[in-house]
Amino acid sequence: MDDPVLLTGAGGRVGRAILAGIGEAYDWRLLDREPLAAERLPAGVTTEDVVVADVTDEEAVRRAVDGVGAVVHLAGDPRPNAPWDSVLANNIDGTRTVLAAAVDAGVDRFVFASSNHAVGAYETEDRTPDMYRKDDEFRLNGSELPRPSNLYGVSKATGETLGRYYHDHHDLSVACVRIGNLTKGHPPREYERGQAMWLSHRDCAHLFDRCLAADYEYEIVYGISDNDRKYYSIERAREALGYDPQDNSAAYTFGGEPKEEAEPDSA
Ligand SMILES: NC(=O)C1=CN([C@@H]2O[C@H](COP(=O)(O)OP(=O)(O)OC[C@H]3O[C@@H](n4cnc5c(N)ncnc54)[C@H](O)[C@@H]3O)[C@@H](O)[C@H]2O)C=CC1
Ligand SMILES: O=C1O[C@H](COP(=O)(O)O)[C@@H](O)[C@H](O)[C@H]1O
Repeated sequence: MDDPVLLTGAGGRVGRAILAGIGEAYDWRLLDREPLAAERLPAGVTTEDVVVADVTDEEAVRRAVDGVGAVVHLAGDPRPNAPWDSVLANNIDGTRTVLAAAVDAGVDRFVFASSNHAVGAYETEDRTPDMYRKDDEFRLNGSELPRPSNLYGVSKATGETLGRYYHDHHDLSVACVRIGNLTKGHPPREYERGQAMWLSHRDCAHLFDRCLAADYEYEIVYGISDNDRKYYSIERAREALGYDPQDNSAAYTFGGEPKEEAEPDSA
C-alpha cells in the first residue's frame, strides 16, 4: 500500500494496538474526535497527519479521505450496552458517512471493525458454556446470518451490510473483522467466553496488516487469536487474508498468568 491509510478511532484500544504493531509500515492519516497525544504518534506521523473530527461530520470526513488508498474504520461507540441514539449516530450513520466519502474519493479498500456482538445470540443457553471449551466443536465461520446480542451488535451487523452495499455498487474491497476480545499482555482473566475469543495485541496488528495487504472482494472474518478454546473459525481469515496468529489463550492460566513454558504476548 503506497498511498496513505486513514485510521478512524485511532486513539482507542484497537487503534493503539494497530499502531504499536504496524505504525511504521504505512503512511497513516489518523482521525479521532478526541485529540491524539503527540507522544503516542508512530514515527513518521506528525500532527499534520492527524484529523480531529467526528465521523458523522461529512465535510470533515471528505477532507480526511482525500488522497488515501485505504480506510481502517474503527471509530464508534464500542459499548455492548450502548443506547440506540448513540449507535445510530456514531456506528451506523458514521460508518455510512465514511463509506460514502471513501467511494467518492476513489478509495480501493475499506476495513471495518465489526464485533462478536453481531453474532452473540448464537450463544444460546443450550450451547453455553460448553461452546467456550476446548473440546467443543461448534464453530461460526462468517457465512452465517447475524444474530446480534444487543443494539450495539445490530449496529455492527448494519456496518457489515453497508460494506456489502458499497462493495457491490462501487467496486470497493471490504473486509469486516468481527473482533473478539482485545486485551493487552494476557487473555481476559477468569472469563471463559473472553478467553475463547481473545485477540492479542500482536495478532490484532498482524490481522489488520493482512487486511491492508491481501487481495479480496468482500470478506467477513473473525478476529481472534489461535485459542484452543474457540467457537469462531479463523480458517477464512487464514485463507482469504493470510492471517497467521501467534497467540493462544491456552498459554495462560485461567487467571491470566503465563504458563511456565509459554512465550507470552508482550506486544
Ligand atoms: N476492543 C475490543 O475488544 C473490540 C472492539 N470492537 C470495535 O473496534 C472499534 C474500536 O474499539 P475500541 O478501540 O475498543 O474502542 P475505544 O472506545 O477504545 O476507541 C474508539 C475510538 O473512536 C473514537 N470515536 C468514537 N466515536 C467517534 C466518532 N463519532 N467520531 C470520531 N471518533 C470517534 C473515540 O474517541 C475513541 O478514540 C469499535 O468500532 C468497536 O466496536 C469490536 C469488538 C471488540
Ligand atoms: O465488541 C466488543 O466486544 C468486546 C468483548 O465483549 P464482552 O461482552 O465480552 O465484553 C468488548 O470488550 C468491547 O468493548 C466491545 O467493543
